[in-house]
Amino acid sequence: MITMLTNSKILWALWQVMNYCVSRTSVMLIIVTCTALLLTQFLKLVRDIRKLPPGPWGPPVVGYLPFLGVRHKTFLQLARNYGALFSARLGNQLTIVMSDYKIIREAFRREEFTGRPSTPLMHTLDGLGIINSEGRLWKNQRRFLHEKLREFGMTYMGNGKKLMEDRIKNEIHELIVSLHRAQGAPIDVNPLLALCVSNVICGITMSVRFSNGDVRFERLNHLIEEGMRLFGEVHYGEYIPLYNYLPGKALAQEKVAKNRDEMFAFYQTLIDEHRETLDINNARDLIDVYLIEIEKAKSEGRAGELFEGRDHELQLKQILGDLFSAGMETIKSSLLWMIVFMLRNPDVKRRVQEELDAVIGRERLPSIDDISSLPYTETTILETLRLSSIVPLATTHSPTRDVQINGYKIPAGSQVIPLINCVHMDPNLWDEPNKFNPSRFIDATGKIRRPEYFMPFGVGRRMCLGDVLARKEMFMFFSCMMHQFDLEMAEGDALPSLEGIVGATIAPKAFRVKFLARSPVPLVPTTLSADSSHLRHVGSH
Ligand code: HEM
Repeated sequence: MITMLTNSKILWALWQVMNYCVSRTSVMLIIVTCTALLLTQFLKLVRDIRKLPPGPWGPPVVGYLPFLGVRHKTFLQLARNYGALFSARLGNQLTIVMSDYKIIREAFRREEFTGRPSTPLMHTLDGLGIINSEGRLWKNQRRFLHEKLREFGMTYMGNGKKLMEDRIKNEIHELIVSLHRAQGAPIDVNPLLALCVSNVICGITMSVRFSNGDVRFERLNHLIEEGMRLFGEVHYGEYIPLYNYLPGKALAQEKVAKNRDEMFAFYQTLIDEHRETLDINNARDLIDVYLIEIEKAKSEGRAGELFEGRDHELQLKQILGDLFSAGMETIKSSLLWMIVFMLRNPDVKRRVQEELDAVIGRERLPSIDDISSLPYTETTILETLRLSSIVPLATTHSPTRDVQINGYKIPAGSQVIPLINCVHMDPNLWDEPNKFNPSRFIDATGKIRRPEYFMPFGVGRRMCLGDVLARKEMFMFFSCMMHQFDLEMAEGDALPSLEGIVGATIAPKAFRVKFLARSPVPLVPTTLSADSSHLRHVGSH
């Protein structure tokens, strides 16, 4: 009996020891497995990070976001520290910055780089229009707009060319007469340039011509300027989505959405009016072109496929908005920078005027056909585009799949930024890059040279759609202004700053300038043949 009891105790004790060992082993096993898993994940993370371009580190969650400051300037500094291809984590977004022109060219010619990033602000635009769309919608719209805008004169050849030039001449007429009216008093020329430049693009797209002092135009201009600022600013909610749920923090998106509604209401009125008077055999402008396309798709039973099934009128309204803002703000700001550089570089100004007087004379105004005979005037425009780099970060691209560039991984969905201001200020490419020197664009034979590292309109598949119009407009406005007026600072005013107002574009800060007539009577363009009878004057009542 005693032996039996002793045996069962021993067995019990043995059982306990076994249990203890097994549970210890299980716990150990779990700990070892978890550690191994964590280690593997950590090593994978390290390996993934090592595949990315080098770049600065930042605290978890926010990453480099708190140190971003003015983006194009901070990126320029980081490019100097980390090289031509660097990466930075900003909240939940991985940002890749390219500042070598060869890398930018190589990347942006590839189909994969035509995507757009997915951020809350981009979502407010629903991926519509041309600037923010991607995939098939973007591809088809880009092809369509290219073809149609050529017909309306955004080309160097063909019938549309004359139409466009006459449209620009109409606005130059308005500009010259208004500047003469100021009688040399110091003025802020920004609103007048905004009006004239807007009338060119709004004429092509909507047959709209605003008059000087239009309250409606002032409001639209304000909305566009505000939109440029909102899209250029850094918003935490773009990188840390939870931030947008804090009270009062989703302001940027709310403002963008509200402004868009207001602009869309204006476009809707015009679309309705166009529909009432539509002649499907005679498109007057881009609205008509789209309405005809929509009618055609309906009659052929493919309305559901048009614009990849997106709402037809919303797409048209976003296209009008994209072209109005991209076509106005950029050209107006470039013209303002030209004036700033002329005030700061009187020798260049004098040379431009001497060239204009020698080649054109004082009896007529310059026209597009004179471009090749006015190399110094033209290169003054190019030098302004280089030094101002008004779209320093171009538009943000996002690869549609993982891509290898220079041995580094550029992951799908990351934000890819071409740092145009860095390319334009690279001392290895440009002699004394900070100096305003138009002659750098003239070769030994006296011909204009545009090096491949000069890229104010971006490069590749998503390069600027309006570069032809922009070049023509800038040449016409600048050469006519310089032909007709001398520019002087107002007494007591400091020279206009080279520090711009930072938004999606860099615009000069407000300044005043005196336009002193170089001829007693204003010269106006001779061929005012553009048929402006259908242009609708809006907002004057
Ligand atoms: C001085 C004048 C201008 C400059 C410096 C300029 C510059 C640029 C730049 C840098 C881009 C982005 C390219 C990229 O991200 O790869 C762009 C895109 C664009 N620009 Fe311009 N631009 C100017 C005038 C215009 C005008 C007059 C129009 C319209 C008529 C226009 C319409 C567009 C559009 C629609 C896009 C987006 C293209 C796309 O996403 O496929 N731009 N522009």
